[in-house]
Amino acid sequence: MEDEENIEEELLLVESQLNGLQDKIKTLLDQQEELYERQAQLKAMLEISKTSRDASNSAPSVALEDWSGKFSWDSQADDTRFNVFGISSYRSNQREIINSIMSGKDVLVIMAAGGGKSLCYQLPAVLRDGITLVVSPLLSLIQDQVMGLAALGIPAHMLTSTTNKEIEKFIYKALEKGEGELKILYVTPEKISKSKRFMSKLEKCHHAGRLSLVAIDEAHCCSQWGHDFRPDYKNLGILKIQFPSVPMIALTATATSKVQMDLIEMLHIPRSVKFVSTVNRPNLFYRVYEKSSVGKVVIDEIANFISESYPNNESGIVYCFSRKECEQVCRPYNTEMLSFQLFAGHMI
Ligand SMILES: Nc1ncnc2c1ncn2[C@@H]1O[C@H](COP(=O)(O)OP(=O)(O)OP(=O)(O)O)[C@@H](O)[C@H]1O
Repeated sequence: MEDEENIEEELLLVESQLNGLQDKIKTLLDQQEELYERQAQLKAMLEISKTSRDASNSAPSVALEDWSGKFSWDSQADDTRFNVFGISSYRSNQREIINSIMSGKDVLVIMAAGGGKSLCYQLPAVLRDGITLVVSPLLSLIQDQVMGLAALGIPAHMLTSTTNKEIEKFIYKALEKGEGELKILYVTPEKISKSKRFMSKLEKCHHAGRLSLVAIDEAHCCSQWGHDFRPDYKNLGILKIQFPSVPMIALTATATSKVQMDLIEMLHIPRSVKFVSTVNRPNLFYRVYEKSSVGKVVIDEIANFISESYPNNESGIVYCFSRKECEQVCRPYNTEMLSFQLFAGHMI
């Protein structure tokens, strides 16, 4: 009896020591994983730093290769452009940009608003095996893009604060295990800088060779010299450090030379091929009128201007400072000749 008690006592002691050891082993394994991760980051940083030194000692980053030549993916790209995107021909620089991305280069694109930047990464995203990650600053822009891609039959999703749990699970499975159909994943920059869980799934996706391209939309947001600096964009440099072999395309409509240099440095893409298209839009122009000091007269003038300039039932937009002003402009002019609809942040 006494023997049994002693054995039980010792058993409890051994079990408690084992539990203690297991905790220590888990802590050590976690430490080991963190160190491996840091080791990989440091090696990549060293590599990038050497490449960047070599690049600044040699040629500028502007394209020397002929990106409009023939490439093995030409016919597949033409087929996808026409049959998936419904676009009959490329606009200026689109083909060259797509070819350089398909060749595995990092690319910087400066192209006017509405110039067709999205196709430059969406088409390679469809052509390349795996998942393309797109970082974009605004939820509304992202929603718009995802809806547009879904309408074309391209499997695209967004992972943002508004994504429901089921879709989030689907996305994580696609990243981690390659399950389900996902070609293009949109995230906000906050996801990259704030979600360790997301970054770890992305790491697994990359490790399995399934991260095909990284696109940074509105890339000028990286630079404090730009007009729209977003602090979370500053952390996007981590993407090139973690995934040095994955091509990156950075796109913007406006970037001065200083902003361009800044974002090349911040995104760690010193050897990027740069494409600059004209930002001049001849169909857009300003005209300044002196306005009356009487509110009603101003509204009359707006209505007259619209009726005279656009007599054929065309559509246009009148911007006001407030919702109240929008109502003041709309109310008297919903006549047979003119029809105003109010838009104030949301449709009324
Ligand atoms: N080669 C093309 N031919 C005809 N239409 C095109 C072509 N490329 C793009 N488009 C269309 O032009 C429109 C604008 O394209 P997109 O939204 O990609 O512009 P963007 O450069 O991203 O503009 P923003 O800077 O405002 O986001 C879209 O409707 C797109 O389908």
